Amino acid sequence: NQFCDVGIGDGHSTCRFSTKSLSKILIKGGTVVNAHHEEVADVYVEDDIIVAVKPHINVGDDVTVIDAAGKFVMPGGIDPHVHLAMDFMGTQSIDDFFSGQAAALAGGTTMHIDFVLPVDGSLMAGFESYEKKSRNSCMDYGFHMAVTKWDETVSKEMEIMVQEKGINSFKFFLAYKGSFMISDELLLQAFKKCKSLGALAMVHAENGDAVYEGQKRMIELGITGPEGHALSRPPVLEGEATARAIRLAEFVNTPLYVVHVMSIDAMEEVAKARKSGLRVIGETVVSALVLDDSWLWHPDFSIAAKYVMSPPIRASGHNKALQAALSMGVLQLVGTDHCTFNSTQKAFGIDDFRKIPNGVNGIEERMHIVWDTMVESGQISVTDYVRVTSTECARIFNIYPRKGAILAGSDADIIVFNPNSSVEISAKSHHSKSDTNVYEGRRVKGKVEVTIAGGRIVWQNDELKVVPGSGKYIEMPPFGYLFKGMDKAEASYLSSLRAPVKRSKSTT
Ligand SMILES: NC(=O)NCCC(=O)O
Ligand SMILES: [Zn+2]
Ligand SMILES: [Zn+2]
Repeated sequence: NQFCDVGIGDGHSTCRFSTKSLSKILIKGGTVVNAHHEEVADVYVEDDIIVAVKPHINVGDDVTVIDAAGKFVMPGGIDPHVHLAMDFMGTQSIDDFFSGQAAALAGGTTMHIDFVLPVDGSLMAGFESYEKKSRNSCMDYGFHMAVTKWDETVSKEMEIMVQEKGINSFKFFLAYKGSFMISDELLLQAFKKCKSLGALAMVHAENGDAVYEGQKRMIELGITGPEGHALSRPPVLEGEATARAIRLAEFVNTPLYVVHVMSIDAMEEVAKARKSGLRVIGETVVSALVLDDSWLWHPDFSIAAKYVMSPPIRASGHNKALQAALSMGVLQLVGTDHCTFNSTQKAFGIDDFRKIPNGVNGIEERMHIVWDTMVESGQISVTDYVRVTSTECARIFNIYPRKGAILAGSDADIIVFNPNSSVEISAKSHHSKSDTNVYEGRRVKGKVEVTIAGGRIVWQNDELKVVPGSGKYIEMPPFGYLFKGMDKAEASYLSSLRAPVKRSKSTT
């Protein structure tokens, strides 16, 4: 690996930069792009903060100057959906916080939000375990928290997570029967709690009971290979669960974030909800935008198994429809669901697709693939690119404009992007620990030439210079923009209720 890999706090370093040597940087003459605006300007950084954004900034000799003429200077990507070192399906996703984040930085992503899994149902134990897992972080990160059971302790722990631990979103799995899946009854209780805390409810929307049935059906038919994964959990099950979650969130009157929208069926439910004024966010992922399920029928198991993730990658046609939905604002942002397993781990399911660990890579590829697929093809503007890869995530999770913007006062998380260069994606050159890549051999137009994270140049000239332990945990406050005005909407709903009828007790 090209990045330095020293232990945390071990006092010495083979790294080129120590954690103290933050520098002054001037990025000169590029087109600075924010979600709302683009202009040719210089960007001046001191320590870990952007100090000024304006034309023709003059600086002294102690400043590192990066020439960005003809290039785009954009906020580093924020990946809203990542699973590093996730204990899942009898194994652990192979990228830990250090390797996954190093890969992210090489691809222009400077922050991610990971999903804390409870330990034996305990949110606190889960949080403590992720504090340990994330100690060697080399870029900034935040946490969502999964909720997999319900009782008074969990309810109390949700309060602690929001009020003391910097978490403002909770994820509920409507799939994975027998492990993470929760019932509608629990979902309703948890939605109510989210609403009262100003925390965003998130759902993995697939009907887990029906998936279980679909899996049994495939095994009975003798379909045990990776194609059985797609066949057992068709789009209709994603559409059903998406619709159900939206309706229950509407019933409780709390905003909802649907993670990894993979199908037309789910996307249309999000579209319908948004059209009727509901506060529903649709997140899609890179794999959904550009891959199709033909890979699952590949005769080589090790190739087919790479593509097993849930909800499954869909038949060709869904991807183009999701691209259109992203370009029209029906879907709001793009994550990755980066959850990688190497070929040995994927081979756990060689005789039974139900045992193939679910997950694909993407944290390093997202910024390049979204550019190539959406901007290079003319489907979205450069400003929209910034919105769907960075700013919208920062807004939703209430950390904008600290993150997701190139503005004076924002964190110095910046990329310099050359639209005239290109990149070929391969497991041979990527920075993930995985030995495979679902985008193997894909050549994409555009290249992240420089990544600055927390004021450090961490990627330049195809070289990573990252420091374990330098990434910060970003606390995310509750009551983000999706909650604004909800109390008024609630009051108007209550006042619209027709007065209950006063009935006298009948004597007959
Ligand atoms: N998506 C997937 O296949 N693996 C990660 C867990 C999840 O997000 O459902
Ligand atoms: Zn999921
Ligand atoms: Zn996920």
